[in-house]
Amino acid sequence: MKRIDLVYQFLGTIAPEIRKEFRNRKLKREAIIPTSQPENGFIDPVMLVTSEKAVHDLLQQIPVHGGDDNLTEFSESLRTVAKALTRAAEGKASAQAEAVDWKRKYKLERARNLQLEQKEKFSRCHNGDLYRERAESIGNGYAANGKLERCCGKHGICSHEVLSDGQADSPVQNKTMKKASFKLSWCCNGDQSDRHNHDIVSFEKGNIITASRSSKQISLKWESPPQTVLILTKPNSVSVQVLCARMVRWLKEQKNLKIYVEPRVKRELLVESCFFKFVETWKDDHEISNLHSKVDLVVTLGGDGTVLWAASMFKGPVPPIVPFSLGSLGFMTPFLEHYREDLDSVLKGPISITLRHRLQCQVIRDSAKNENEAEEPILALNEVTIDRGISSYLTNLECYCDNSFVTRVQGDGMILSTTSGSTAYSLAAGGSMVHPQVPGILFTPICPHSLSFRPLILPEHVTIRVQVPLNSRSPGWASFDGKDRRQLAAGDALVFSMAPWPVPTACLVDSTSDFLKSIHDGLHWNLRRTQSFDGPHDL
Ligand SMILES: NC(=O)c1ccc[n+]([C@@H]2O[C@H](COP(=O)([O-])OP(=O)(O)OC[C@H]3O[C@@H](n4cnc5c(N)ncnc54)[C@H](O)[C@@H]3O)[C@@H](O)[C@H]2O)c1
Ligand SMILES: Nc1ncnc2c1ncn2[C@@H]1O[C@H](COP(=O)(O)OP(=O)(O)OP(=O)(O)O)[C@@H](O)[C@H]1O
Repeated sequence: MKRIDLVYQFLGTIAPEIRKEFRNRKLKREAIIPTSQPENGFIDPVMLVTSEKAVHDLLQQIPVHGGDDNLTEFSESLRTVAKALTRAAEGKASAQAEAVDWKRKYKLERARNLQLEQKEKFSRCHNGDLYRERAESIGNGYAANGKLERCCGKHGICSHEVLSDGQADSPVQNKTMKKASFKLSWCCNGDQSDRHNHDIVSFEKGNIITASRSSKQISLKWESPPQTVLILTKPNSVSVQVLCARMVRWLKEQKNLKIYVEPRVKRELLVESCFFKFVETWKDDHEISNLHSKVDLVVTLGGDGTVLWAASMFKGPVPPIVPFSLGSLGFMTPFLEHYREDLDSVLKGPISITLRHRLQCQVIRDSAKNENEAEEPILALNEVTIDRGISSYLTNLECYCDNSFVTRVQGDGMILSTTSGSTAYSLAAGGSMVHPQVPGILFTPICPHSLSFRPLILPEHVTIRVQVPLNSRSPGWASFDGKDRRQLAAGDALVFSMAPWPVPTACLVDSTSDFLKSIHDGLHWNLRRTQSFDGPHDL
C-alpha cells in the first residue's frame, strides 16, 4: 500500500465514525455539544476519542518518511494528535477511578472519625454507668461477678461499643441496641501482655517488632444471648425443606427465639402447618436492607451457593453465619447433620469464626458524564470474573494496581478472587488455594494466550482497576460470585478494593482445621497411597 494511502485510510476510517458519533451525541447531549460545526474547522476532540480504533490503527502503521515533505509532515501531525487522544482517554478513565476511590476513602474516614468522636463522648458522659446498667439487663452468666468487663481494645473488641455509636436518642439506635452483644477476641497463646493489640507492628526502643499477627484465630463470645435468627435455605430441595421445618420448631420450642425466613420459605412452612404462623419475614428490599440491625445470627441450609446468597443479602455489616452443609461440596459449610448440638453450642458460645473478606467493586462507565452517575458498588465473597461472554474474540483487559500498570490480559478473561474464593473458580483456572483468613486478592487469568502468565496474589490494601481499552474488539462481561452479569463496553472499567464488611462464618473446629478438612474431603487434595518401606532406600 502506498504511504499516502495510509493517511487516506485513516481519514476514511475516522470520517464515518465521527459522523455517526456526532449524530448520537447530538441526540443525547444537545446541551453539552454544540449542534453547529465548530467555527475553527477543527474536529471536536470528544468525537475523536470515540474513533479510537482508527486512532489505534494509525499508530500501528509505519510512519510516512521521505518523498513528499508535506505528506510526511501531515502524517506526523496526525500521529501526534492520535497519541494525545489516546493519552487523554487513558487519563480520563484513571481520573474517574481515582475520584471514586477517594470518595470511598473519604466516606470511610468520616465514618471512622464520627465513631471515634461518639466513643469519646460516650466514655466521658457515661463513665461506665451505662455498662453497669447493661450488665444488669444482660443477666447472669454473661457478666462475671456482677461486673461487665470493659473492653480494653487490646485483646478484643465488643460489639456493644460499636452498637452504642450513633445518635444517642435516634430510633435507629434504639433498635440496634436490642441486638445481642458479643465480644471478639484474638487468641494470644496464653500471653497476657499488653503487646496483643490490633496493630501489626509496634516499636520498642526504636526497633520495629511484629506486635500481632494479622490472621489469628478469632473467637466470638456472646455478651447477651442471641434472640433473633434468620434461616436461609436453598430452594427446591425437599431435604432442606424438612430440616428447615424441624429447626424452626426446635429453635422456637427449646430456645424461644424470634425467627426470620424468606417469604418463599414462610409460604412453604404455612403449607405444612399453621404452627409456623409466628415466623417473621419481609415484604420488600428496603426491609432486607435493615435486616442486619435485627438479626443476631444467620443459619444457612444448602451448599456454598447458599452462603454466597446469604452474604449477598447484606450490602453492609453481616451478622455471624452458621453454614449447614446440604450440598455436594461445602467448602464454606462445615456444619453437618447434628443441628441441635451444633446450634446449642453456637448459641452458648464462645465460637471460633472465620472473617471472610469481600471484594467491593465499582463499575465505571465511559459514558457516565460525572461521578453522580456511578453505579452502586457490588460486593463479592468469592470472586469477580471478567470474561469474553459469547464473543469469540480474545478479551483485552488492561489491569492497574494502585495506578501502576500490571498487565494486559489477552485470553478468555480473568478472575479477581478473595482468599475464600480461592477454592472455587480461581482454583479451576489454575490459581493457588489460600487459607481464607489470609488477607489478599488473587489475580488469576482464564486461559491466557501467553506461556508466561502465572497467577498473582496481591495484598488486600491495594486498589485494582481493570479497563476494557478503547480499541478492544469486543465488550467484556463481569459477573459477581457467578451472578449479576454486566456488559463492559470499550472504555468501561471496574475498580476493586477490599470491602470494610467481612462475612463472619462460624467454624466447626477452627479456621485452619475446617479449611484443611474441606480441601481433603472436597477435593481429595494430594491423595496418594504412601510408598512402602519395602524396596530400594538409602538407609
Ligand atoms: N469452572 C469453575 O470451577 C466455575 C465456573 C463458574 C462458577 N464457578 C463458581 O461457582 C460459584 C457460584 O456458586 P453457586 O453455588 O452459586 O453456583 P453453582 O451451583 O454452579 O455451584 C458452583 C460450585 O462451586 C462450588 N463453590 C462455590 N463457592 C466455593 C468456594 N468458595 N470454594 C470451593 N467451592 C465453591 C460450589 O460448592 C459448587 O459446587 C462462583 O462464585 C464460582 O466460583 C466455578
Ligand atoms: N435462598 C436462596 N434463594 C435463591 N437462590 C438461592 C438461595 N440459596 C441458594 N440459592 C442458589 O441456589 C444455587 C444452589 O445452591 P447451593 O450451591 O447452596 O446448593 P448445591 O448446588 O446443592 O450445593 P453444591 O454447590 O455444594 O453442590 C446457587 O446458585 C445459589 O445462588
